[in-house]
Amino acid sequence: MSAETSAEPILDVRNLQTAFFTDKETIRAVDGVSFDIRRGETVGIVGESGSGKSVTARSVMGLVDSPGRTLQGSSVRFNHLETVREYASKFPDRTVDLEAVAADYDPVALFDRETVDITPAAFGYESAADVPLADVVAAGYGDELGLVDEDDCVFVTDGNPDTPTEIADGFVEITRLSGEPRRLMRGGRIAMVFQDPLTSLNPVYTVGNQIKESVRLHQGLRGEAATQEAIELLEAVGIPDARRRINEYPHQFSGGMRQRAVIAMALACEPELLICDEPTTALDVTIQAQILDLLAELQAERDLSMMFITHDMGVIAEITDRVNVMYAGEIVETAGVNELFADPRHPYTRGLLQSIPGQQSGDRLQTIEGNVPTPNEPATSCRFAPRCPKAFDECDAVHPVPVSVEEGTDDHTAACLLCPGDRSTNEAVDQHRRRNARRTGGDTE
Ligand SMILES: Nc1ncnc2c1ncn2[C@@H]1O[C@H](COP(=O)(O)OP(=O)(O)OP(=O)(O)O)[C@@H](O)[C@H]1O
Ligand code: NI
Repeated sequence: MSAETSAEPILDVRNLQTAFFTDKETIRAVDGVSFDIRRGETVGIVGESGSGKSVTARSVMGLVDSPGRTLQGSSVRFNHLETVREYASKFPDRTVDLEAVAADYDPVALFDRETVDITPAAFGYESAADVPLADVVAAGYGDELGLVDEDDCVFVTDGNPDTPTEIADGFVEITRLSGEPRRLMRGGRIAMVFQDPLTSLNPVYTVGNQIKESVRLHQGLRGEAATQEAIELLEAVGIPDARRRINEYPHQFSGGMRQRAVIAMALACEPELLICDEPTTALDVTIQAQILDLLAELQAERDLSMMFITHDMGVIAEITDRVNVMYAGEIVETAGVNELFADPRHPYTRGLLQSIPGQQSGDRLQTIEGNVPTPNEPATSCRFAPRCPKAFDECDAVHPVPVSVEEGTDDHTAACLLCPGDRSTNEAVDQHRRRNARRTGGDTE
């Protein structure tokens, strides 16, 4: 594989919004989150309890239950050619040739329509003419514009969908999946490991039978071949005496061994992307370190892409390549892991780093005072301001959007009115204000 293709994200999350609609209130658990994961890369999501990490993961898996819903305007693209080809051949009725649709696509007329209340800036573009068709259909606006059907979810951008093997480019839009295509994605191309292994293991079946079931479903193996594969998977995750232990039940395994078994089950799906939601939080420190080592090893061996969720900056340092810091439904800082630790820019990130044991100068563990607020309303200010040591008047009046921390450094962004740091505060605040105005259509500049 060329360096070029490996730099392309396998997962591209854009403007993800997932809300829970209860009788009492609307909880904007994930409120406009964008990030990506490249092939073979481990991307962290870190933040305190209630910041929206798990809901982000569940949204990516299409696992959000009522009263929760991922909103229109959200997009989660799975950019994996093999999957696009497989889906195009299995679900031709749900596959769209975007090159053909593009012939009828006039972005300027589209944004001029009265029924369309979104702006090009919502897609990150200055003018309507620049907004690609793929973005419009991925974000779920293609149906009402008559460009695609409601259940279309496989979008081919290069090649003919009628001969799937010749498709050269395209994506599956995860937020549009349902039924069989969704089942194949979840626990197939994308596998998940949760904090509590017992949520993934059934107590009444042996560990071996559960792994074999996964092997049967995803690799089509049966009988002795499935048993052999299950044993090899248990050995791959470091379970000693695997041939005997496949006949044991989950309660006969220790906590660490159970989590290893869950990881083996995830691997049985031969996933491209592994989502780990606090997989080591419930384990004691030594076991935690072993599981992290195991995941890092498997990731490198199998060229897995990994999304790793934790509230622990120490774990982030150990396992991730890039990090997204989440607060109250938003990503407030994104950077490569070394850069983030060497030069954190958001006051929230600094607070999290100071709360790592052994990182502070005094003898008391510093914590950020207060709690994560529940985001109920669209943000019109900085949600961290009430707890922020650097807050100033404008923080209560302007919603900070992610911007480069210095002019031109795209791979390190922060959503803080003090950024970009090489501008005067007034200039920086103006930049955030203008970007907000454009998004909501108040100022087209
Ligand atoms: N089923 C649900 N119904 C209503 N609100 C929910 C539901 N699930 C999550 N939420 C809310 O969404 C917000 C984000 O929750 P989430 O579980 O993603 O946080 P988290 O960052 O994973 O926290 P933790 O570290 O505790 O796991 C919280 O305010 C939570 O109360
Ligand atoms: Ni969580």
